[in-house]
Amino acid sequence: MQSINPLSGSIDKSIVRIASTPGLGLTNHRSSPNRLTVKCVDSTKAGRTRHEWQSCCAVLASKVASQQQDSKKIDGGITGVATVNGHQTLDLVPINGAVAKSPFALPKPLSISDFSAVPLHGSQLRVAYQGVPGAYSEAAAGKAYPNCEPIPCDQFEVAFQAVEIWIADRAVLPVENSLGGSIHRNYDLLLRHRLHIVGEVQLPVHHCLLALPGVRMEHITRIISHPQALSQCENTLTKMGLNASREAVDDTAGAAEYIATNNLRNTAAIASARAAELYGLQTLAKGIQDDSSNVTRFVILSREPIIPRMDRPFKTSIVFAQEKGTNILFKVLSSFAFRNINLTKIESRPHRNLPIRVEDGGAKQFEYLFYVDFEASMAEERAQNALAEVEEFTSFLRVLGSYPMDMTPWRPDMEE
Ligand SMILES: O=C(O)C(=O)C[C@]1(C(=O)O)C=C[C@@H](O)C=C1
Repeated sequence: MQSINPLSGSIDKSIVRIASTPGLGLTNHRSSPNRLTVKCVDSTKAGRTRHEWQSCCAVLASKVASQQQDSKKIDGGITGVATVNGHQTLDLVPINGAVAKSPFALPKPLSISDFSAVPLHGSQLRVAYQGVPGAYSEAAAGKAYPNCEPIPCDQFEVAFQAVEIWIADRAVLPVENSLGGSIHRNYDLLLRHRLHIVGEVQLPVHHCLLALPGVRMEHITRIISHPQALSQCENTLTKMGLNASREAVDDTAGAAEYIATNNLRNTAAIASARAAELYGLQTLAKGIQDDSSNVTRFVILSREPIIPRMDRPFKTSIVFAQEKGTNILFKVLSSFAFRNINLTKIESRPHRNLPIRVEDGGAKQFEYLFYVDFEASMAEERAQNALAEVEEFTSFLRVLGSYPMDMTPWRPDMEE
């Protein structure tokens, strides 16, 4: 029987498709040209191999360095070191035509077109999250690492890559919400990237309806937010009787910023109280999530796994594809049940390498990847034995991470 390395957890039998690496790049903030952000660009323009990617980074880094010189001249010698929440951010200079529209001195999200330079940073842990300042993900990063330097990214994929290329040390990304369910994109990305889950954060999420100062509820014809936030408030919004269309945007705080920047008097955003403060919006309604105990679970990702321990409650996350056969899923799950290991989550996603299997009679079966979280540490013999057994029924198995459970006592009034 093949042994399982509790650190790498790697007992892959099949090759999982790795998505082509899209391009990344560093850019400046719209309103604050000295600040770094990372965002996504057309992947076809980016190098696809590691080598191409590193060359691309080096070229952009030298551009950034020369632009930093120019920026210092413009600033009259001021170094242009920016801060978010009092923390130093990655500071870069404007790239041509930077729009100085937004009045908010906050970093614009990282984007693939922006990744270029080894960031200037001190000893603070740099934590990538998706969204802009004021997003719940930023709060989750702060809960995980209270003194960290949060790094906003415009897409989940960018946050993964920020860690992979050392622009960030960790990424904190949402995987599920108690009302809205799973964030499938991140499940898919966990498999495409080789980062390890080293922790989890459960964040109570209290949504507010925000609008420009002076705007009244009856002026609102459009509500914008992250799709998860829209879904978490669906019933409450219906009960409020607002005659407003709903539109999905990249993140909650980004919705607030958009309203403020564009002076939209007919639009409201679902976002956090902190987003209201940051973007100068008023709160039309508070606590509009459909359930007061609304919680989003985030995973913390790192380049290296942590050493699993047994002196505190641990959770382990795995992903597998089942071998052809009958009752395979039942057998896999029984491996945990027989050892009294509690499962906390099971999620299935299309097996994109092999989406359909045609049976002998011609019937087409959909193929899935199963993600399972269970309450045990990979340091425990029962977990190792369970996985050794699971391996017998699976064509592919990967341990995504074994990490301490978030045991923070929960209070409904605990806002992000
Ligand atoms: O838009 C944000 O503020 C986020 O941090 C994203 C996100 C999510 O993806 O689920 C995080 C927490 C809430 O559940 C709503 C949105």
